[in-house]
Formats: sequence, structure tokens, C-alpha cells
Amino acid sequence: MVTVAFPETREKNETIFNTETNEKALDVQKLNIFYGDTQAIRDVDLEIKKHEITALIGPSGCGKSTFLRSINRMNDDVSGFRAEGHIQYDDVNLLADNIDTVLLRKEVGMVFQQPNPFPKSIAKNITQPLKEHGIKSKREMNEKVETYLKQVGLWEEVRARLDTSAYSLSGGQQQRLCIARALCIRPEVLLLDEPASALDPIATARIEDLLVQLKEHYTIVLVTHNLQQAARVADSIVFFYQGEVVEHTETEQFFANPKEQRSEDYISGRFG
Ligand SMILES: Nc1ncnc2c1ncn2[C@@H]1O[C@H](COP(=O)(O)OP(=O)(O)OP(=O)(O)O)[C@@H](O)[C@H]1O
Repeated sequence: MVTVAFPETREKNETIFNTETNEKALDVQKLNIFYGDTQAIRDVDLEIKKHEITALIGPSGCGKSTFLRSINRMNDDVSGFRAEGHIQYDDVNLLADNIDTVLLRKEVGMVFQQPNPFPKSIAKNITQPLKEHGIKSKREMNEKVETYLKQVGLWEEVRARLDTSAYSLSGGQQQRLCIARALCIRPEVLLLDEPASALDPIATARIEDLLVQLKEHYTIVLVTHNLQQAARVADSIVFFYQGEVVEHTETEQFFANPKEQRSEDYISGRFG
């Protein structure tokens, strides 16, 4: 079994990568993805840099979610799904047959469009994944509940009601709880699929601020339909079109002076 183990003793800023030589969190090579006869991703080569926010944009159906979900193998059980190529993480190809997806998802966490807290208390949304990953000490769990709720800026809002249902929170608070739940098992990479599209502008701004703070500790890959959001938070933009990467460019340059005509047409609203 290929191991992508995450030592429990690792400090928050430590990583299993050799940071001296490897600035890439993920190195995608010749990725092709199919649903039956439909090809959703075509010959994608892409480097995702550590401690940056990479935004994936493009018109509906261009393959953004398929690409994102392939990183932590969320589509493996979809009928007809097939992925070929490499998604290199350190010295491991995440697409290899013998990858342990439980270990993989400890390294690569995911947050979805609709906040989906467990139907449990606020605290249990954090303690349950900790328990599943072998933490038994009640004191350690309580400390981590506080640490991760603080990390997403939720602690002061919920500290007096940790035992109430997560469903009693607002949508934006629920989404921050889901981010805390993803972070508490200390992934290296955080995948977010339109995490703010169901939220109002104030809750959206809080999520955006949070992502910018989190990139100090995590590598973030964000799917968004919101070009302003991509411009506000991302370090680089990947523009997908019909399953291909048209360009991957540093954010400021992408919006000011994209390399490709199709990118220019998309950001100026000519299609999509
Ligand atoms: N479960 C599935 N079964 C079959 N085809 C699928 C499945 N999921 C996605 N596809 C197809 O793969 C292609 C890419 O879809 P995907 O959802 O990745 O695009 P997207 O860019 O994320 O779209 P959106 O912005 O609308 O969410 C589309 O042609 C879509 O119809």
C-alpha cells in the first residue's frame, strides 16, 4: 500500500515535502478524465504551488469540479468514471490504484458548495473526525475544538453554545464550521468547490478573508464562478474551457492582460 501518512507529531508548519527543493504541492501531468464515453478533462498539465490560492474558473461544464474532485478521488465511485495520468503529491501519484483514500483525504481535505455540517453539536463536528483519526484524550479534543474554531474565526461566536446543534448556525457560520472540520485533521491541501456561492455577501467576505489567512498554513485550490472573488483571493488563475486548461497565469496578469484570446473573451463576458 502506498502511504501518504501524516505523522501525528508533525507541527503545523512542518510538511512531509522537502521544502528546500519542492515548491509544488501538486504536479498534474497528462491528466485525462472520462465519464463513460464523455471526456471531461483533456491532457491537463498543471502545477499547484504550496501556500498559494489557485482559483479554477471557466464556464459551466468545463471540468472544474471534475478536476478538483479527482485530486482526492471523490469521483472514484461514479459509474463510468476513469482517470488517467498523474497527480503527483510529493513522491506519490494520487491516481495510483493502491492509494488509501482514507489517508489521502487526511492530506487533502474538501469543502463543498452547500455547508454540510454533521447533524450533531458544534463541538462534535470537530471531535468526530478527530476520534476517527485516533485522538482519544478529551483534553486534547477540547483544545483542538478551540484551536480550529479560532482558526476559522468562529470561536467567539459559538464558545457559549458548543453543545447546541450545528444546524442552529447561520449558513456562513456553518460553512466556517465545515472548514474547521476539514482543517482539524491537518491536511496539507484544502479543496473548495464554490464554498461561498450559497452565502450572502457578508458571509462570503468572511470566507474570502479566512482563505487568505489560511494559505499561510495550507495550499488552497478553489473552484469559483465569481471572477471578482477569484481576483480578490487567488494568487493564480487556471482558466478551463471544454476540459482543457487554456492558461494558468498569476492573478493580476490574468485579469489585466490574459495570454489567450479565449480567456479575454471569458473575462469580458463574451461567453459563459
Ligand atoms: N457524474 C457524472 N456523470 C457523467 N458526466 C458527468 C458527471 N459529472 C460531470 N459530468 C460531465 O463532465 C463535464 C464536466 O463537468 P464538471 O461538473 O466537472 O464541470 P464544471 O466546470 O464544474 O461545471 P459547473 O461550473 O456547472 O459546476 C460535463 O460535460 C459534465 O456533464
